[in-house]
Amino acid sequence: MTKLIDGKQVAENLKVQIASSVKKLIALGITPGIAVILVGDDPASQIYVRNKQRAAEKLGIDSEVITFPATVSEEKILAKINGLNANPAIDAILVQSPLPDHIDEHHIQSAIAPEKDVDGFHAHNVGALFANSEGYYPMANTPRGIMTLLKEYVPDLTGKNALVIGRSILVGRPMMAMLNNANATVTLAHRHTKNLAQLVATADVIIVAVGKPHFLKMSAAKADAVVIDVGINRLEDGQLVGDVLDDMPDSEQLLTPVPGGVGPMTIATLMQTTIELAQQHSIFE
Ligand SMILES: Nc1nc(=O)c2c([nH]1)NC[C@@H]1CN(c3ccc(C(=O)N[C@@H](CCC(=O)O)C(=O)O)cc3)C=[N+]21
Repeated sequence: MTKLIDGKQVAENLKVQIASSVKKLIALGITPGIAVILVGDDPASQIYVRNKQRAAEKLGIDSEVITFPATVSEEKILAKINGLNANPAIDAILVQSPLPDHIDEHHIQSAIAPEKDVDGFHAHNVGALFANSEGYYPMANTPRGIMTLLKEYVPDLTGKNALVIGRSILVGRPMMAMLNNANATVTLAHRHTKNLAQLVATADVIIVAVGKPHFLKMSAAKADAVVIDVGINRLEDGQLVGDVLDDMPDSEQLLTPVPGGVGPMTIATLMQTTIELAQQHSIFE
């Protein structure tokens, strides 16, 4: 087998640290709180939101899920966000993606107060990340969780060739910035990229966030490549697979499994960001 990166275990370790930080906050009279807005009834989104809620509950973080039907108006969601922005019990606000087509996602995400923007989507926080600014600001949890995971397996990314495939606002773009801030040489590939096979063959670290089963074969990567599979694809038979096909059973390469790789790290990192926001709010109270 290609060696598997144990995202579940690293996430568990991170949650132990988070639980102790939550205890300290609660001793100070501060209970961290996250609000999740879920629009429509997409089954995958419901699973993720339930996972988030369960993780929060286990750690002693207050969580509130607000659900709207798919037909909800933008005004209704904005009014809810304004209420949460003003609510001192709420430290973190997350609007689950994707949103129905009639809703302007950017408009919604921008309405979240930057200091409660647990996804790091607000232009203020995106700008700070891309500028590698000093001080605290929230950043997207999936790429941040990947950085935590990479730290365990590739402690120093300086000068490494990092290839990010997929340029979404949720993963690819912030991933590019974080790898760049860690001194990797970053290439961001997407649907118009022409020499992908060549880029794959020379990359030390590959982050695949495309959303297509078997998009990348491990045999196309270097013998010592570290591959992070962000894909979550449900096949017709119900099987959950990533974007990567492991066709190199005896290689020394490293790969994150799906499930049990990036997913658990995303959830743990979301909790980490939530308590950091609560800490920030307690400092400035
Ligand atoms: N505003 C926003 N922020 C997000 O962070 C966000 C989002 N929208 N929309 C969708 C994506 C996806 N996402 C996942 C969270 C947990 C698992 C997870 O728990 N995965 C498990 C398996 C879950 C299963 O069985 O389906 C695993 O990989 O082991 C996966 C994916 C957060 N996202």
